[in-house]
Amino acid sequence: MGVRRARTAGEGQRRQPLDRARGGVRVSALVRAAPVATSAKIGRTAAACLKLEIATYPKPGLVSPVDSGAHDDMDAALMDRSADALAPFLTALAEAGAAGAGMDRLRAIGIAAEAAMMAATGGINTHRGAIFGMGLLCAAAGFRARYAVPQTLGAIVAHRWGAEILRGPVALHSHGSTVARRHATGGARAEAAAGFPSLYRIALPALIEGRCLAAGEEARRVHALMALIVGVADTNLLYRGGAEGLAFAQAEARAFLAAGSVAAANWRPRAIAIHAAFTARRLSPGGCADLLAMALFAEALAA
Ligand SMILES: CC(C)(COP(=O)(O)OP(=O)(O)OC[C@H]1O[C@@H](n2cnc3c(N)ncnc32)[C@H](O[C@H]2O[C@H](COP(=O)(O)OP(=O)(O)OP(=O)(O)O)[C@@H](O)[C@H]2O)[C@@H]1O)[C@@H](O)C(=O)NCCC(=O)NCCS
Ligand SMILES: Nc1ncnc2[nH]cnc12
Repeated sequence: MGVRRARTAGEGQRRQPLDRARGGVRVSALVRAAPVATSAKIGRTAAACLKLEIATYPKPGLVSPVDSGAHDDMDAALMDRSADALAPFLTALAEAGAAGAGMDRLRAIGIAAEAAMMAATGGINTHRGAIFGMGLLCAAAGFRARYAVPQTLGAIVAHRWGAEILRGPVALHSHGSTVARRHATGGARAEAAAGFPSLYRIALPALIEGRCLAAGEEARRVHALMALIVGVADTNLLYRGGAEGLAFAQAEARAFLAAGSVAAANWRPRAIAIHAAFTARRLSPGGCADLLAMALFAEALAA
């Protein structure tokens, strides 16, 4: 099967392993209390987190139940259908992770999930990046539930599949690969191979900080999304707006945070104005939206 039977959780706690995805910070405390989740529960939780991201408003340029932002080919109902269609594949990825699958097997399930997404949406790319990132986290969650390894999901992805992710096939003409050539960014692949640093260093801390800044779950999700926009080279922003579009998006999100973020009395109208500014420029940080959903998932599974 290619995996060694893991130490017991107790043994893992004594070892306190270093986690490269967090730059050498000891993180076993984060996962010590991780509940053992079944594959079905992992898949359901992942799909619910995709839907929680969709339901969040205001989000700069992105689709929500209020409007379609910078998108003329999708709305929240379509995205919800996409998330529902993905749930069984996310469960299958968790099962594959628990069975010790290699990257080839995960890739095959991911490609089948992309086909199911296209069938559910009439050919619209709603969640390709999310299938990839959330799919890998589900596989890691399945592996962790089965082998009780005291590591974050991101560290498991990096250690088990990171090298293969970087060696894997690269589509010549995807938006991501076009942008990677033009702007020398690693995009979704580099993020995953490194164990999702944006998720652990930006999104999860921002979700915690957001809870202190404001009462309300939606507000802390908006705070985390703004923090992600500042820190991530989102290939969707680069594809639609070039380096200038990315710089504009990051400056807007940075100004929102500097003005007190969701602790400011007028945070909601400010965030709506930023959403309108992105929409007017056709800018949409789809990669950051995926990372927000993934952070909610990691948080639900105790990182
Ligand atoms: C590895 C793949 C993800 C392919 O990646 P590639 O780099 O070749 O490019 P894209 O096909 O362009 O997809 C990358 C998507 O990843 C998200 N993303 C962007 N930046 C980042 C980042 N820095 N870190 C993490 N993730 C990032 C983003 O996905 C979201 O946005 C999409 C919707 O945006 P939209 O504006 O509508 O874009 P389009 O419809 O494409 O274009 P226009 O509307 O502008 O015309 C949506 O997908 C969101 O999820 C990027 O789009 C992967 O596809 C792959 O290899 N798959 C094979 C299966 C596999 O290996 N699976 C592994 C196990 S599950
Ligand atoms: N809410 C959203 N709007 C547009 N693209 C997305 N990609 C992932 N979530 C998205």
